[in-house]
Amino acid sequence: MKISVVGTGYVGLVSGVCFSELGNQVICVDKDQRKVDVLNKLQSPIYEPGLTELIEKNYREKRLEFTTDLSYGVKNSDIVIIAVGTPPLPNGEANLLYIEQVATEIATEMNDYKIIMTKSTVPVGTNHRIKEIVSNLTKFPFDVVSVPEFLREGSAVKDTLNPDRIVIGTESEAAMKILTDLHKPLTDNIIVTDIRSAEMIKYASNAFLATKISFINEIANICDKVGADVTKVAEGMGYDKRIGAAFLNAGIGYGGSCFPKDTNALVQIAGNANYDFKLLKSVIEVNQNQRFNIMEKLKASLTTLSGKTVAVWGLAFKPNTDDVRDAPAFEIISELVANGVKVKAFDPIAQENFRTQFNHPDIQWCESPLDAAKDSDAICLLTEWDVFKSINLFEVQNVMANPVLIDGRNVFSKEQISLTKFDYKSIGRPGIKNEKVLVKS
Ligand SMILES: NC(=O)c1ccc[n+]([C@@H]2O[C@H](COP(=O)([O-])OP(=O)(O)OC[C@H]3O[C@@H](n4cnc5c(N)ncnc54)[C@H](O)[C@@H]3O)[C@@H](O)[C@H]2O)c1
Ligand SMILES: O=c1ccn([C@@H]2O[C@H](COP(=O)(O)OP(=O)(O)O[C@H]3O[C@H](CO)[C@@H](O)[C@H](O)[C@H]3O)[C@@H](O)[C@H]2O)c(=O)[nH]1
Repeated sequence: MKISVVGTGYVGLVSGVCFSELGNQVICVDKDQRKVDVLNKLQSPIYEPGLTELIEKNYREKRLEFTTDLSYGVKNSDIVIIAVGTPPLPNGEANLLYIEQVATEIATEMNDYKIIMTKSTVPVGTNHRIKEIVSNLTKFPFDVVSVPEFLREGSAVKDTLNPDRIVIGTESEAAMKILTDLHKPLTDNIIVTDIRSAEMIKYASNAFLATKISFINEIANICDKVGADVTKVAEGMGYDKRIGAAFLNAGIGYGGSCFPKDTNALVQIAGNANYDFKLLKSVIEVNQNQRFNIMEKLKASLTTLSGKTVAVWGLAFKPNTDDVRDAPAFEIISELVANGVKVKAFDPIAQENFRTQFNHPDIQWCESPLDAAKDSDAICLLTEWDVFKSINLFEVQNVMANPVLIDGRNVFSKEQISLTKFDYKSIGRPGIKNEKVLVKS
């Protein structure tokens, strides 16, 4: 099939590349000339495992093009995918400016029947708004279909090629058949529904996953007080098929460009319909507080923060991505600096992105985890990158001024910690510690 994708960010680029990998003819359109230039050099503007290889392969096999020319993309495709951002407005509602702009641009460039397929996460009713915009501007026939995206950053290619399900929200039998054929090579689990339900499935899924995370984080906080181990609790819960083991990793809470934005947007969607979504409001509040749990643990170990040096391991909101949107590291580092701490920061991939958005004279940018740990009074681990998981903790403790390790992602095991000198604190695992702690405050 002939497809164009408008918006080549984390979603649009991965979708476009994966559709070309399935044998479709794909034109990726972005208004950002810099991104398109990078792509035309067969490089990826984002870090996503496996993506660069697929870009190169499908470009060379002439199934994939990159352009800033939306008219070219629309005119040479049967399916136009909208994958532009829907960032939050100050009140938490989704900003639909980019969606409306793209709908207008698509409408003015149409030359034949098109399926307009929305992958961006949009509030209920938005696809009907797109339909209204387009129908006011074109005489050509078209259908608007909601196909929400469920990929995760860091495993986006894998998730796109092996989705748990595809949701197709449509009012058109013809569009449903075409889009079912398009997605059939990916999965048999295709759910066809009305447009409003498809839009809601996306928000409800993200809100439910965020709820699981805040739930387990509250259980972890109680575990800390009563001497239980949250990882054992999660394991024991997870074997119950009705609960499931996924998304029960306690830590410093969720970040990223989706959960914080989409939970707030759903609270607004509910509010606009005169419904007070109390549960989700609590989920958001718990998540916000959880980011500072690590500060309390750090204060308990160091007594005073002012004048101390703290290594921060991990800046991305999760491993295997360069994305720092709404990463907990922003608020945690701000709080450290505000308390008079000198920060030594290291992230294997996201460091440059983070630094361009947040620089401060009290932050020293480091070249390795060991470099960050050197002469530090404590380490705060914020992202569970493999490079931290596999580090030699004996080497680390020997270069530190004071062996304090606050593990915000429960990375290290009892076995790894027990033989070290670390004053070790994690989230909801009070029993994992070294009995012979040597702390200088
Ligand atoms: N990032 C994720 O993991 C993820 C997963 C599922 C759904 N989503 C949703 O998908 C949407 C896109 O998210 P993203 O993370 O890919 O965003 P992004 O910011 O990475 O990418 C959006 C792209 O759209 C481009 N763009 C904006 N207006 C344009 C226009 N008029 N013409 C051409 N290009 C234009 C921007 O230049 C940018 O490159 C959002 O609604 C998001 O909520 C994101
Ligand atoms: O048990 C867990 C699982 C995740 N997280 C955190 O939750 C955040 C989000 O992680 P993840 O969901 O893996 O990454 P995203 O790329 O944000 O993906 C989510 O958001 C996307 C955008 O809507 C959806 O498409 C995906 O289905 C949904 O998982 C990260 O900060 C994680 O550290 C936890 O704290 N504990």
